[in-house]
Amino acid sequence: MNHNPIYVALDLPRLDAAEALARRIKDHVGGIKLGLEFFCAHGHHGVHELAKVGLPIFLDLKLHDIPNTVAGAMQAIHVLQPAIVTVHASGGRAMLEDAKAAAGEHTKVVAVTVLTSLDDDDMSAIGYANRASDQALRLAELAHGAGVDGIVCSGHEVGDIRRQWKDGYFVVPGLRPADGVLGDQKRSVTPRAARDAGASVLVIGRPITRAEDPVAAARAIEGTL
Ligand SMILES: O=c1ccn([C@@H]2O[C@H](COP(=O)(O)O)[C@@H](O)[C@H]2O)c(=O)[nH]1
Repeated sequence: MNHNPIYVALDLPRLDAAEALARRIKDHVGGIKLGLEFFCAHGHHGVHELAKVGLPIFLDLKLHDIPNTVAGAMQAIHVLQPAIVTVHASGGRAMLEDAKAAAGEHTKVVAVTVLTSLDDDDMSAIGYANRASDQALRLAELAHGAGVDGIVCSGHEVGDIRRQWKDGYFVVPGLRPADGVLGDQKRSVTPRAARDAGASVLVIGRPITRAEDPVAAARAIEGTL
């Protein structure tokens, strides 16, 4: 891998703080991930402002609705020219197909399989018979068949999915350095383990954004890859 695969998750409530942090760490990450917290607070304006930093923008909106609605949302964000957008694989094949058809030519559509904050106990509480890793594999197959560019999964299953979908684009969040605090993440590996297993993009938020020295934290993680 010859480019920096780290996308920093800027889950910060304030636009000025997010922009300032992005500028400080821009030499140690490969892209910026903006999620629901940021988009609900700052919308298109916020994305335009962060785009000025000069890194690719990943819009982690996790769209999940009927096909027509998701396609409309994809068209509405077209103007922002995101490098990556997320939808939920469990929205079904037609939704995934329509999301991909509505996306801009340069936007990768990746389907979230099983959130990294869920473990096997959560799966049964939700009503899934499968273990988290089996469900992630099943949804990855669905996403592959629907023609999207890749999936979001944990570092626990990315290796198995990579063996079956060789040219897929795989986003892995929930990553923690070896001594990192898990917080709400339950299916976590180190950034290096995820990269070695076949991740295309490494999403890292709090280990960088909440570090005492975010530049040093980003640089240290980059150095492990
Ligand atoms: O399964 C998923 C899908 C998305 N995310 C997002 O990634 C970041 C992780 O942030 P950390 O602070 O490094 O835990 C966050 O924006 C999530 O919305 C995920 O964690 N798991």
